[in-house]
Amino acid sequence: MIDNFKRQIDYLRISVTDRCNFRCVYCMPPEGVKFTPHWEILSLEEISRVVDAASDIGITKVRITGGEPLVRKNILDLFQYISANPLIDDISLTTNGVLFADMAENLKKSGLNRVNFSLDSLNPDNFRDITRVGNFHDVWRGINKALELNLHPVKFNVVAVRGVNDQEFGDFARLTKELPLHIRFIELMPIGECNPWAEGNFVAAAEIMQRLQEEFGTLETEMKVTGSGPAKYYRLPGAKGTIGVITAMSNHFCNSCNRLRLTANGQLRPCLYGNQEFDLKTPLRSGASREELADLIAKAIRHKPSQHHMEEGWTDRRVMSQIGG
Ligand SMILES: Nc1nc2c(ncn2[C@@H]2O[C@H](COP(=O)(O)OP(=O)(O)OP(=O)(O)O)[C@@H](O)[C@H]2O)c(=O)[nH]1
Ligand SMILES: C[S@@+](CC[C@H](N)C(=O)[O-])C[C@H]1O[C@@H](n2cnc3c(N)ncnc32)[C@H](O)[C@@H]1O
Ligand code: SF4
Ligand code: SF4
Repeated sequence: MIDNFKRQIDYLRISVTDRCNFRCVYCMPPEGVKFTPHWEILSLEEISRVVDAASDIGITKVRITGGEPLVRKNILDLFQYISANPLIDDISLTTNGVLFADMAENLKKSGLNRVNFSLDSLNPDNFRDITRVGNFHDVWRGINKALELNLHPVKFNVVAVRGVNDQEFGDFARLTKELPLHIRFIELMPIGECNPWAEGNFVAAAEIMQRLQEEFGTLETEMKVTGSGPAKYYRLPGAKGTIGVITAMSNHFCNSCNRLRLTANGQLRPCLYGNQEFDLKTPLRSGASREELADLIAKAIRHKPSQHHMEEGWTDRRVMSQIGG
């Protein structure tokens, strides 16, 4: 469906849980956040009904995210259900990767097409510090499994944080020479836990690119990485993989925004950074038909704002894992 600003909305990001087995410093406080009670979280069957209705009005790409999506019980059932819908042609996953290796084959069999791993450091000690609990080697095993199973393109999300991982930009870039990995550096957004310190630790994509060019020379612009997101891609000469930047702050990509979000508690969010949400849980639980759900989704699309105003500050107290990153 086309929205009021002539953008084609064909991408639904679904947060299947607000729970997570990591506590990344920019995303969650050490003690975690208060999780939504079980009964307020959409069941997998309810999520499936939303996907069916959304597919009727032009959603063709679905990303499963969270919280950490792989901690959700019976998550394979959701992949199986969505992949049986012939209108959906791309099912992807955003994960911290720690549980991925052991689930990878079943995820692929259940319909997963490709996977984005969040990995902010290649140094196991630094990785532990950033995630507070994560074991780098478990994630690396998951990444190798994704490559082995051809879950291409395999992408990394690296949130750039000054003094935390900016000394590793070159190491990430070097990885792309030998491995078909697509490393995306993400500008830190002043959301949730990182809100108070985001400004001082922010690294703009332009600085990242400049530092990479100083180290590696001019990077070639790359056009062809499969995906629905806003990353811009480059390649080191002869490299198997690519390097991307997601300029969420310095050069927002709202004019080509193509997405809607479904939060774990059944709210449809036209914009990551907006305050507006459309309740789908109540209609889902009071017998709304597929057509009625599709009408509600179309209404949310009509309310998509033209762009975000993140630079004016974040008033929502929730963190990324609660909204659905
Ligand atoms: N401003 C903004 N940033 C977003 C939005 N969606 C994702 N991001 C940022 O982009 C990062 C990468 O998102 P992913 O979940 O890997 O998905 P993607 O890049 O959309 O996916 P593909 O390009 O299809 O692989 C997230 O961690 C966010 O920081 C959005 O709607 N608005
Ligand atoms: C919220 S997580 C959910 C999925 C999964 N747990 C993971 O980490 O991939 C999705 C993405 O949001 C990113 N993220 C979280 N907080 C962020 C922030 N304040 N600024 C930029 N990206 C952020 C994470 O790095 C991750 O790539
Ligand atoms: S970024 Fe992902 S893995 Fe890290 S705490 Fe947030 S939800 Fe968990
Ligand atoms: S901030 Fe809102 S309008 Fe901009 S790209 Fe993200 S979801 Fe789309």
